[in-house]
Amino acid sequence: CVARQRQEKTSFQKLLDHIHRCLEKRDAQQFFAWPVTDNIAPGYSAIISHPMDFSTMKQKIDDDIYSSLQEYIEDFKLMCGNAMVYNHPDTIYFKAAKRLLHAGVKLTHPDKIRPLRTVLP
Ligand SMILES: COc1ccc(C(=O)NC2CCC2)cc1-c1cc(C(C)=O)n2cccnc12
Repeated sequence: CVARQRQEKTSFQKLLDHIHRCLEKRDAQQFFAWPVTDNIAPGYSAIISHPMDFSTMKQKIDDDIYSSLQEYIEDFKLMCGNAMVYNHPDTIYFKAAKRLLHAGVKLTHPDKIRPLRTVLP
């Protein structure tokens, strides 16, 4: 097989990496770090048709799958939304997802992103 060349990251990928690191920091308990499995969340795969988590999003950044910031934000909102569908509102996961979603929307507001586009190499 052809060894995968490690590509130099584009400035857009570096921007996404920066945003991703900021969002991951808001998930201190790492509830969103890895895919949710059926054994920790009974029936999860039957209820959530499009699972998403930070590790999958990171892989998509590294594989240069995202062609816009909007696409990345869509996956972030999907991840938070899934947690607010599967988990009851009075659970720690629903509450963590709601907090994370609000933090993410604020952090990815154009007024916050615009300055980054100039300073990130
Ligand atoms: C990668 O997912 C997880 C990883 C670790 C933990 C975890 O440490 N849970 C302990 C806190 C009380 C048990 C929970 C989760 C977890 C995330 C979720 C989400 C995001 O729905 N979840 C739902 C039901 C049960 N567990 C979880």
